[in-house]
Amino acid sequence: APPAPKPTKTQLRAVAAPQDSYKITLLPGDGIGPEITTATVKALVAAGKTKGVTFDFDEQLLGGCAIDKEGTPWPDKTLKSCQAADSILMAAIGGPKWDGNPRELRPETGLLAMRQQLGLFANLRPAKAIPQLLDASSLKREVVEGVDIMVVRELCGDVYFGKPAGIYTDDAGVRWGQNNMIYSEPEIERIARVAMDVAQKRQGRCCSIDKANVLDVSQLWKDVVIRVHGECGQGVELSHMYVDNAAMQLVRWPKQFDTIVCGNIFGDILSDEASMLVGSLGMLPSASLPSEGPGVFEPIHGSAPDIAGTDAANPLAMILSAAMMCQYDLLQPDLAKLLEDAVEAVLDAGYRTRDIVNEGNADETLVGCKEMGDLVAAKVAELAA
Ligand SMILES: NC(=O)c1ccc[n+]([C@@H]2O[C@H](COP(=O)([O-])OP(=O)(O)OC[C@H]3O[C@@H](n4cnc5c(N)ncnc54)[C@H](O)[C@@H]3O)[C@@H](O)[C@H]2O)c1
Ligand SMILES: CC(C)[C@H](C(=O)O)[C@@H](O)C(=O)O
Ligand SMILES: [Mg+2]
Repeated sequence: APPAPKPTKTQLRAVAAPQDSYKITLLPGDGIGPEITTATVKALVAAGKTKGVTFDFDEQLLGGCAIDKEGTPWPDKTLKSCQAADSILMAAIGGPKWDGNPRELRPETGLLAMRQQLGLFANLRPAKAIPQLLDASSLKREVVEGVDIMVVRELCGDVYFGKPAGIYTDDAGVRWGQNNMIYSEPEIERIARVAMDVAQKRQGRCCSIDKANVLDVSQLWKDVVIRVHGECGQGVELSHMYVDNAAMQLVRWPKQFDTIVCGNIFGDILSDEASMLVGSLGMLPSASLPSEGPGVFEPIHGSAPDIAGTDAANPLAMILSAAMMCQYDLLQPDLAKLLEDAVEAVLDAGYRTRDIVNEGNADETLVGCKEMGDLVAAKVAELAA
């Protein structure tokens, strides 16, 4: 049986009160990771400066770069730095260079180990339409305008962690692969509590996503969500949807959703889908929160090996992740707002990275990753002046 975590309350702070200085573990990772990290640090430092807040960054290895330098995707030194930090800011890991490695020597294994060892069970992935980017979405303007969804994704369980797992060979020499979708009641309960809390602070609607028509683990999920809703979901209207339908409804009429709560794998897939409501995977931030201790703040996208090293990456998802860090871990909502306002102002001024540009629109200026970071940093200073 999987470990049975205790049900937890949702709020979940790394520091007890706002500080003048913060220890941040920085995990640039692989692919476009280092590029978007440089841009994000620039914007974050500029924001801090406006309020006399400083950051003491401790850059550490995670993922493929850690495999190359330390022989493991999740070095002990990185864990220790994370445990000693006020918060953790991550870019992305992975790439084709390591895809042929055995499982324990793959970058993704490092990321999963980090999530489990730091207890990052609550992954908040907001997908909010940005008025300036309505035409960047592949969907019609009237479908995406006003979309405001929070995906609450469970991050420490499910088919990602179910044991046993592996590729095996039977007596006849036939190979088979196995992963198990497992959720214990306490694991479902603690994420359901977070979802109720999140929904109560939003529009009060929570849709729980499952595949209870087929999967026993999903039936348990649904039963526990209903119980938790009864216990602590005052004011929340709870609904349920099968994941296949949810994938369709997200592009048919996304405005029906407010808060979505789901297991690890469904949340992984649905949040990438939801990014297209906003216009690009390069726009979606996330917060991965434990019941206590520092959280990890990271874009939902990966290391984008196809554009790594070309200065074409969009750093805004990571900059917005830094804003979530300011809000959730550092207790600096003003800094979060400043970063978000600066991103909006830069988009207002027409600056676009390649993933969100509408070619042929004379009001838009194509910029690279570095320039986008510089523009946000400059706008932060300008807005605060
Ligand atoms: N949290 C993470 O670190 C994370 C998340 C997802 C995937 N990955 C890893 O990343 C690697 C590549 O995976 P993938 O290609 O399936 O997914 P990906 O998210 O890296 O890229 C998917 C597509 O989106 C584009 N894209 C992603 N982020 C972008 C950005 N900021 N700006 C502009 N375009 C962007 C990419 O160019 C690519 O075309 C794999 O090794 C995967 O395991 C890591
Ligand atoms: C890289 C991978 C392990 C990861 C996940 O599946 O959780 C990624 O896709 C994400 O969404 O953060
Ligand atoms: Mg993903």
